[in-house]
Amino acid sequence: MNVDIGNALASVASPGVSRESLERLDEQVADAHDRIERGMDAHEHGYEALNLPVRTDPDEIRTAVEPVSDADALITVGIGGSALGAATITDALADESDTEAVYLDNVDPEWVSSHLERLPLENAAINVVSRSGTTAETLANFLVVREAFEDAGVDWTERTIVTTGESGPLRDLSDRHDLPSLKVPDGVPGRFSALSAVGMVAAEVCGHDLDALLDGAAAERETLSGSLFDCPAYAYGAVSYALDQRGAGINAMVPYAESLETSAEWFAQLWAESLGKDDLGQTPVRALGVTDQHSQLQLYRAGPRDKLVTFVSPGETDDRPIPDTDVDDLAYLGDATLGELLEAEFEATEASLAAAGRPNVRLELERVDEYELGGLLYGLEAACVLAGELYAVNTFEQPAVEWAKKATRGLLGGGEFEEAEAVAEKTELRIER
Ligand SMILES: O=P(O)(O)OC[C@H]1O[C@H](O)[C@H](O)[C@@H](O)[C@@H]1O
Repeated sequence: MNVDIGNALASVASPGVSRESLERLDEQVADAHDRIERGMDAHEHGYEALNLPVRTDPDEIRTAVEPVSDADALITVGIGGSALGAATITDALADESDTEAVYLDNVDPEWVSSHLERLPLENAAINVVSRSGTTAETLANFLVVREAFEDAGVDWTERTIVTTGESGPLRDLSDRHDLPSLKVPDGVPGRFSALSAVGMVAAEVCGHDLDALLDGAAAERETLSGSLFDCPAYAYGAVSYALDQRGAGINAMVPYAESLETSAEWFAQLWAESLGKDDLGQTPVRALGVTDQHSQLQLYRAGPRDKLVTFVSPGETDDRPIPDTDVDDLAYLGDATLGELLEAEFEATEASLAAAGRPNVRLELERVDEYELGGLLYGLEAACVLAGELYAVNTFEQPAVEWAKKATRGLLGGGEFEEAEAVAEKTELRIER
């Protein structure tokens, strides 16, 4: 990916970052890069994620997927990092695939049932993904999906792939039924695992090019260097951090392509769960261009000066002409295409924010294909690791998510947890209709 940080400079925006500040910050980037490189070389927890482009074995994934490579539908059962990376890839490339990829990453009963009732289970595959193998939502959904396959008279053991850790309930299940299984890579937190089996089994079932995904990521990995001025990923991570330090505590991720909408969801977990610690961290907002020009742009342009807007330009796309019209006021559209309209709106919105002194950054893809997606995923991961070094937080853990898990387990009779008792002690002030 290429990055244009021009509209984040203090000469354009407030908050903004002066060139002098960037030069000073670059010294911290150099130190951070040394730390990152040491972590990568030593295969340290978390930093190991940045080695995936040269560690993930696509042949291993292809072999595991072989028994279900003919699936008309793929049901991925996972949540958070065990679903969003895969969904980013298959949603971005859905037009290139004959396989419908569905992600059950919520336990909304009506939603789960509606998918299971409409999908062709006899020609579907199940992709169960969980690093821990103990995530309640994933295990609950797997049990429901398995039952649906059994009720449909489909042998789920012939249609299931498991990606999990060395041990745990899913590993036991895989061993017990001799299921095709892959290992979640050691030292790679879920939100950083898109470029491993965690994110790539679904891509393979859907017929996408794993080698190109990894090649694009590897090319991005080659850009990691000791200066933000030589590394797009570090430039993005450093400018995001610097703007947050100057009051832009919110980062709206706005891809200008429907195919990239899910990438904003993936980014939200990556950024929030990695940087949201010790009362620090920049709040990611999921948005979509051009659509959210008509819903959020008013706030971005005239609300509090507390936001960075990150535009993602998809590059080359297929296009479609806008037919001529006899409506005078709209005649100008008839000479254009939808792609030209989208591009004009993107550039106009970017300029609109700059004109109002609102910081924004542009991430640019050549096009939305496997190579460019690999580069985007890797680039944002590297940006996040760098930002974590600059914030001096523990980028790779997420202890704050455990409280609610314990409360949930206690509420369901899964053990004695004081967190569950706290639920019953909720302070109420009810205003009822
Ligand atoms: O892969 P799993 O162990 O099932 O975890 C799935 C997700 O849930 C955890 O609670 C964390 O919030 C995420 O970082 C993780 O990706």
